[in-house]
Amino acid sequence: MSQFWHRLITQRWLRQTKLLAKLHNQSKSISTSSRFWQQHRSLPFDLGDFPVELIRNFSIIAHVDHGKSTLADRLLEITGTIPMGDNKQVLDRLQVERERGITVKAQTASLVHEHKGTKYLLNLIDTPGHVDFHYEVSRSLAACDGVVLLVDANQGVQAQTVANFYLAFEQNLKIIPVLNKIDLKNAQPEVVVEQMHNLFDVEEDEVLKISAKQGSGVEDVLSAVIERVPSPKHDRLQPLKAFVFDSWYDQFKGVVVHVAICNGIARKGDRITYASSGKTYEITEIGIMHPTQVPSDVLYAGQVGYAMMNMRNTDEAKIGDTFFHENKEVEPLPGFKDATPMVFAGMFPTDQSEFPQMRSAIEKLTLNDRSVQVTLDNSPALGQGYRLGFLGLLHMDVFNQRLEQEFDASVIMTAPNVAYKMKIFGEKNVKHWGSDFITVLNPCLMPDPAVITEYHEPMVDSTIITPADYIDSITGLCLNRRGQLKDQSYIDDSRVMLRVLFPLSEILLDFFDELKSLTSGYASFDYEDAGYQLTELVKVNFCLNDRDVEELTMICHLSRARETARKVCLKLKETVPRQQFMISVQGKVNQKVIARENIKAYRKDVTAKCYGGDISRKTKLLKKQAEGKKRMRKIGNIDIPKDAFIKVLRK
Ligand SMILES: Nc1nc2c(ncn2[C@@H]2O[C@H](COP(=O)(O)OP(=O)(O)OP(=O)(O)O)[C@@H](O)[C@H]2O)c(=O)[nH]1
Repeated sequence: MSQFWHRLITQRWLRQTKLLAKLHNQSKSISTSSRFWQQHRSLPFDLGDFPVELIRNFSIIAHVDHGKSTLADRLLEITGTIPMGDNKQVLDRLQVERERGITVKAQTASLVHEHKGTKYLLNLIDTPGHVDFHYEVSRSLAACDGVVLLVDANQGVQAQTVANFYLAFEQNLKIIPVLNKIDLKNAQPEVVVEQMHNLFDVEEDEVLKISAKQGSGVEDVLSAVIERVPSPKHDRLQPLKAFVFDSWYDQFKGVVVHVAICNGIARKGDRITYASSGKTYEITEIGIMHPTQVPSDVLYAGQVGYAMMNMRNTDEAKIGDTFFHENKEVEPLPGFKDATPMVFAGMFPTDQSEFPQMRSAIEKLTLNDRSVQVTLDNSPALGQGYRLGFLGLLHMDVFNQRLEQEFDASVIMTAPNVAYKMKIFGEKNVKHWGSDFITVLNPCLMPDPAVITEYHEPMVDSTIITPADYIDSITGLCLNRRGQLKDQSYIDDSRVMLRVLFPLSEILLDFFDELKSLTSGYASFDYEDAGYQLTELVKVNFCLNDRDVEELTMICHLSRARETARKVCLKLKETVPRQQFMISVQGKVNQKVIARENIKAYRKDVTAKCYGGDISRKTKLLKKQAEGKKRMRKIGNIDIPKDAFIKVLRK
């Protein structure tokens, strides 16, 4: 696995492991901060004192590691929301997040800050960083009127800074540009300000310069939020209109929703109706995040908080929904688009008898992470399973690991692929396939090429920011991945921003690694959905001793078929353990062999170590072998380690 993905996944796992351990040892190791929170379960202020003019809803957006969480910690400290001290990423460690595990979700915290003699209520909505979770960011921004755009003064503007800027810009939010890490020796504030000017039309005097780590300039961020971000345009006297922008499942309290009150007042005990389902509930608890849940029994227009209403099923709390007082219907707000999965993979139990366990594990996990798309799938070779849609490869890897580690599910994951669209020809065929334009999620289910008239593949608009020295090698890499260079511009004297249109399938597996290694880690990359484009595709399947290895069936671009088949056959030769007979490996298109390798027979006497010596040694070996077998997939009489498939597909 690439270092980048690996680092991100490991960081999240470490965080989760630490959190779980913390939960178990809570009584032993309650930190100063959590003791403080426990003592402050009632609010030290009255929410009724904050009319909309005294409320600001904002978010911090930044490229990964530019200091978002560090700044959030300082803001919480300065406003007295948490005590001063050694706070690290407090918003990442909320009780609710512990209960929800590692789901990478936005968090909110309400702070009170005095500015020129007046107290303001500031709602900070923290957003996740990685490209796979853009969906979360755009959702959180819907509840904001402004953003703090944080840029590392050493690294400068990166690809995700650009993507985040446009998310906020398109939503007409007030943007406060902030340069962070100015304490660093290599910080280049002038250069980065120039980049921001060139890219975002930001004037030098608008840019705040801070060190979130040392706390310098952080107070100015709060003042800028109060002075520059407009107050929400809502009205306390209108009928209740509340917008649900997040929801999660709390195993003790049931469904908890994050709400932004647009108009009116919501109180504990009120009966409210959801616009989409028409179902009515009673609010059993309502409050704000300060920074953990603190009941306030009431939320007024313009305020952001949480609410519980005895819902047992997260499906009832649709994100993007509007609720209002029973029998006082209001026009619902436009909801969110569902997350669009970009990457699909089949998931099957290693042993069919374990399907019910796998199903229950997937159900529980998707409650936690609702952006995963789940459909039942059936394969003649692998049996009953699921086809899952993910927002990206990192998302898929995290889900897979959690399934194995938290639920001990032994699963086979098929090769990740993208969703292709195909146009079907002939009335009879259209009837058979149910439509004249079908989406193929599972390569094994691709129709016969004879009935297809057009192929379409998903594209992404990408942004690459790199030092100009690497421009030639990056252009070469992009062309090699069928990228179409759309634009190239200097963002300062030495850095260039490229806009490249790529087929999603070309950047799925290891593009980012290659880009990083070509540029010694200096380039950054971000992408977004760019619809579909006409293309030429073929189905390539692989056989071991003439038996189809369904997990490896793939759809690829016509120009890539032979090269891909050759690579996969070679990789199979390396990853499939030698057996006591020869194995032929073949890659085929339309039954025609386009690549071939042989795996020679194993000659070593494998049973030798089972004889002689202590019987316990033999038992131990047999046990080890049985465990190993569980991780094997049998094709005919050939055993293949199940992680071989992902290894095979990595270039
Ligand atoms: N020198 C210096 N380091 C800082 C400053 N702000 C943050 N850092 C460091 O930068 C690293 C990343 O900071 P985070 O706050 O975790 O960044 P983030 O943007 O929240 O990162 P993600 O949550 O992974 O997207 C940490 O090691 C911080 O200690 C600063 O002002 N000066």
